Amino acid sequence: MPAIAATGLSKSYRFHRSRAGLGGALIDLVHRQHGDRLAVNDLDLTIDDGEFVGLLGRNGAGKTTTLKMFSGLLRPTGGDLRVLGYEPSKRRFAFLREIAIVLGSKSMLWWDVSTRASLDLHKAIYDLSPSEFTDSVDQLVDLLELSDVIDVPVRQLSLGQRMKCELAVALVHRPRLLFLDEPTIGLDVVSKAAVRQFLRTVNTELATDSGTGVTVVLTSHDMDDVAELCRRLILIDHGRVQFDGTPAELIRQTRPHKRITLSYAGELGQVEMDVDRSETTRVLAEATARGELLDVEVRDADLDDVMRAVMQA
Ligand SMILES: Nc1ncnc2c1ncn2[C@@H]1O[C@H](COP(=O)(O)OP(=O)(O)OP(=O)(O)O)[C@@H](O)[C@H]1O
Repeated sequence: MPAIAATGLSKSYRFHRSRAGLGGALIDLVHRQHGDRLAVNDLDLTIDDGEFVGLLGRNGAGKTTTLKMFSGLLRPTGGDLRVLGYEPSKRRFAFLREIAIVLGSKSMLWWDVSTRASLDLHKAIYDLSPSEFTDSVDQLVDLLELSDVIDVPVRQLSLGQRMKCELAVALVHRPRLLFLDEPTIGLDVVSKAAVRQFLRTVNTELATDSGTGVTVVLTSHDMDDVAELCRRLILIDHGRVQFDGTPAELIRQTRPHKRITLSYAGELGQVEMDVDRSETTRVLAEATARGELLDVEVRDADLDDVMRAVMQA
């Protein structure tokens, strides 16, 4: 059984359409107009146990809505969705016990108390036995290096420390499936690296009942997160799957180019161009004849280049 199976999944939001001007606002008070916005449109996809999948797309593409339906926070308006065999929107305890969601822009922690207090609350919510709880907390404190911060009130933590605590609280009940929305937003490079390292461990090593590590679905606009973590990418556009494959396949399919950067002495300065692979040698030969070359860099397009091209298309 796949971890996630969606067929024809759709979600439309009903929104209030305002009339223009003061007169319009007054009419709105007695007679409201509504519109429907289709955020996810007939989405088909399957995610297997143990995968680390990146859900990508431009702002408003429907990623967060998809993630919220997967985790049961939103009810689909159409299609069929099974997550770990459950219908998420029913929000059964057995389902909630198996999943976790971390939203980079929203905190699950209580600001005025320590992370330990939030962990204790989760112990009660998920009805964890004392030994299960202690084992899990010890493992997370160790992996996330939390021993110095776990007893500090959350409001006194740095953003990076707080995100690690968010992850510890989200994972204390040992879920099989983790949904992450922009988990490294606002973090410095060192904190980002620590969070990514931890997420890799969660995916490959953390014990679950199915024995495959935690299945992770990530949305991020940070292409370094995506490149370092995701073995599979699903590109969403206007609520539909536009691409489904490995990062290397996406790069090949979207931009089969080399990026050449030439630094010339004098007026020519720096010149950047995208060149078809088969043309690289010819272009470099021509470039040397154009002026005095100080430096040449030839590189494959990376995920950042690819996503820029996809979003500008
Ligand atoms: N509560 C809501 N009511 C009405 N429309 C909404 C609501 N939430 C999202 N939308 C609309 O649904 C569409 C998809 O939004 P969603 O947040 O899923 O996109 P996203 O891909 O996560 O974008 P981002 O990268 O900016 O977070 C957008 O057009 C958005 O305006």
